Amino acid sequence: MAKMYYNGDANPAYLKGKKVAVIGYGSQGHAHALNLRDSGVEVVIGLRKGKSWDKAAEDGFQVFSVGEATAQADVVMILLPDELQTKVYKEEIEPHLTNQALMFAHGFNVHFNQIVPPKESDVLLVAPKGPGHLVRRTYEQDAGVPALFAIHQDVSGEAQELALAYARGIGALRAGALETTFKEETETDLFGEQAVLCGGLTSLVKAGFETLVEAGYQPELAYFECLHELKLIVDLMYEGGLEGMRYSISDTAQWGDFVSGPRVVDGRVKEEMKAILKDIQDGKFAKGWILENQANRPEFNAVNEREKQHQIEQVGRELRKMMPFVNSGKKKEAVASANH
Ligand SMILES: NC(=O)C1=CN([C@@H]2O[C@H](COP(=O)(O)OP(=O)(O)OC[C@H]3O[C@@H](n4cnc5c(N)ncnc54)[C@H](OP(=O)(O)O)[C@@H]3O)[C@@H](O)[C@H]2O)C=CC1
Ligand SMILES: CC[C@](O)(C(C)=O)C(=O)O
Ligand SMILES: [Mg+2]
Ligand SMILES: [Mg+2]
Repeated sequence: MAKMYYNGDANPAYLKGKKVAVIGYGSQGHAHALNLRDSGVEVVIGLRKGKSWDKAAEDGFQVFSVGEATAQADVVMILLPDELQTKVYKEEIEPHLTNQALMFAHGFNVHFNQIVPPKESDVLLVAPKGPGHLVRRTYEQDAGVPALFAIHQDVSGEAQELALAYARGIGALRAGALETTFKEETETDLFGEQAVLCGGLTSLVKAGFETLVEAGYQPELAYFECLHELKLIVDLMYEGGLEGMRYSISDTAQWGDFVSGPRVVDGRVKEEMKAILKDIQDGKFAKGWILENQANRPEFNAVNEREKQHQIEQVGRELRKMMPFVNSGKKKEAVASANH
């Protein structure tokens, strides 16, 4: 079993007297900044003027330009969108680096050589294995989201101590962290979000919904069956793994799981997953994403618009209006997201 790190393995005093500049105040940025502050760490925010700037100021942070925040910090955590990091780093962070530690929550730009950090800096990542809004919400519930940490450069000899103190500060060590490399974090994170967590899941849900609706069943029923109930099933898996979920479902459902699951996710699907992983490993996916951004995202924007019009979204929007409790735990996040 991999070595897991928990609260007792970190020295929170390591960040005492140090200033952390969190660059970006979006999904991860706001969660890291608020959690670190609640853990007693001094945090400033680096941003451009705009909605995030106003939000961070409303939350009581001192907000500076990216350059000013970088220049005054001991630790710089880059929580900008991956596709914008290279430009902002080159123009606004790099000129202000002396020997600050440079941190990331995803290894994409370092691993794919879009950012080449100076030799004088410690370079590390602490990557929560969950969405930023849940990093904040679980912290407030005295829980946490697990994380990976990796050391790319250890100039000070203290990079691991920093990684663990930081991971503890954002609440990740309540759940556990394990050490990895930038390469392993980048490739597995991209694979997970594409094949399982986001791409695989949304395609599975839409295919199930469309199959029922095309067969003449009511769209509202199909929404409850294929999307709404998914959370309830996944919650059971989160709590007790596959076995824990199967304990709560009927034996009829479990038998259907055994005989039909492998028909849905068959050998062809796994072959495709391997092809997706290869595109990630050899840089093909990264190159495509970088080029898509350089062309101002024509395909991203077109698909995004099309997806919002899907019948499952239209039906869901109406049904959720009658279920205010569905949103009750995340009112603050919803407001924050609406502001982005
Ligand atoms: N989303 C997640 O839960 C996870 C993300 N990560 C990683 O964390 C990093 C951040 O991602 P995420 O939190 O999703 O990003 P978001 O898109 O949610 O937030 C980006 C933030 O950067 C700010 N920003 C954008 N452009 C600039 C700029 N030119 N100058 C200054 N600030 C700018 C935005 O402010 P504005 O309001 O002005 O646009 C916003 O505050 C990425 O590396 C990602 O891979 C890792 C794990 C999970
Ligand atoms: C699953 C998507 C993710 O990797 C994440 C929330 O962990 C991301 O990049 O947002
Ligand atoms: Mg991830
Ligand atoms: Mg990711």
